[in-house]
Amino acid sequence: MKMKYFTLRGPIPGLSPHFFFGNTIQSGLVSKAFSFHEVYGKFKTRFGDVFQFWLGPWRVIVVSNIVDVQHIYTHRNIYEQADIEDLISSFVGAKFKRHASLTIPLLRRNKIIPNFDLIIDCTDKLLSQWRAVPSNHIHLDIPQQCRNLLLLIFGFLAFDYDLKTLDNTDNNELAQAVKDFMESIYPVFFLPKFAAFIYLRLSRRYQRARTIIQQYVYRIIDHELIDCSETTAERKRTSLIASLASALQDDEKTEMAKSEEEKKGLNRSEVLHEVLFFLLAGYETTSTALTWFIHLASKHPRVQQKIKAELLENNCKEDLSVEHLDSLVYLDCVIKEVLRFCPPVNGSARTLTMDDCLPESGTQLYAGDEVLIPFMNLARDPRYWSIDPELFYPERFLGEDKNHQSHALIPFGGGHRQCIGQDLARFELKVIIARLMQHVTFGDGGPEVNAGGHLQTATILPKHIGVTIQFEQ
Ligand code: HEM
Repeated sequence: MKMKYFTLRGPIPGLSPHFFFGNTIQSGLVSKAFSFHEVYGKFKTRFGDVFQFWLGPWRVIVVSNIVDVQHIYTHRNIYEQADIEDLISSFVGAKFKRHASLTIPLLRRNKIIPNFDLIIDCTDKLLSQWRAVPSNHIHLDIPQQCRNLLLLIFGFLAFDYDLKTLDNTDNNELAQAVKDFMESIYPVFFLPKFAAFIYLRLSRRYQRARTIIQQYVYRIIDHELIDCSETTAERKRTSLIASLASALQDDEKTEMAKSEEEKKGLNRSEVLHEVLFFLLAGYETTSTALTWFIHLASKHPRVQQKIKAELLENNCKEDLSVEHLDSLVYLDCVIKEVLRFCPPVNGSARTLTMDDCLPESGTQLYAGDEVLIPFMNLARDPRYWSIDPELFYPERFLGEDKNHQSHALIPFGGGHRQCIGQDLARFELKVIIARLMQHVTFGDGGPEVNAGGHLQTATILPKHIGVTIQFEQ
């Protein structure tokens, strides 16, 4: 017997959902046969630009045409951030404004650039690991290696702490806790909120990981608070925690009692939430983008040769500096193309605060409805691209697709809740890829091991990736 709650609602087309699992089994998401990108693509072909999709008992209305997407992102009073993140920390309304006013400045370009040498040093560590391996070896663990690199960088940026993820040691308590936290949180994305809440309360792995991270964060905060002002000022330039700790209120109890509008800084648990949220939002997404780059580069030697030629033309055969980076225009196009060809995140969700009608499709929506914007559907839609969007072709951004519709390429989401870490992500990717391309060439490990495809985890990774790594003579 089907419950009314789990049936298609209204005139919006879609596939009749199963009890509790919605469309997740029918579409091959549960078996991991397909990723969200692939599933939303197939549903679009079958049902058109607007369809309903049941993520378990959670119903979303997926919208894939530019005009409606633009409407959603620009009407922030109607389309508020969906509350899926609530379980970690709640960031809507006045609370979002307070947090944003403290965190957005931390991720501005002037804060990011001082991390240039740090990113180079971490990348060099990975290169020296690769150097020790024979050049005909096929690396099948690129996703893990990219995670190790990005986690090492995150440890320094967020905690000013060496997580030693590239040291071949398994005994770093914080690094293990961070990995456990990321892996144990994954089911939350598929569960209804109440079930996710219970799951997180019962998951010993999650609770243990969170407790360890909390202990480290609080210890670092204490350290920050007794540190002498000169070193703190210096560290605030680059360390996220040092900057967040400076927003701590002296009298936390009085501060907590204030109304949201009156509050100014953060309390301890909010600093922890910010760090966890940065971790969740910032580390795996960037490492997935790097993994896609390596896979796509191995399939397109021409693209690697052009990046190397650009490095040479700009006198960066061996040296690399922040000043050099700005002249690497082709590399920017490659990064854009990687994020277009396979966005690490499947889409962004919004909840309606009042009834509304979408202008292009004429779809009637109601307060409380959730809409989802599927990035891949837009990025691969031939209506919005001059050069075949199924081609991996970075040059498109220098020519025919230079002035593409802005909402056709939104790997970082859009509107007032778009990714606040995008400058950092682009900077990390550019520095890492430039450094890698100075030293190595990725080779295709063969059709079986390097077959691509999609693996749905918290992000969307290449399912089969196997590359050789050849060092420059
Ligand atoms: C390639 C790397 C990254 C990708 C693809 C990515 C993608 C996204 C997307 C799609 C969203 C949701 C936007 C929306 O709802 O419209 C988001 C939000 C967010 N991202 Fe990123 N992100 C990346 C890197 C980072 C980094 C490095 C950080 C910071 C350390 C970060 C921090 C955040 C935060 C805090 C939010 C929530 C913003 C809000 O709720 O207002 N992200 N990101």
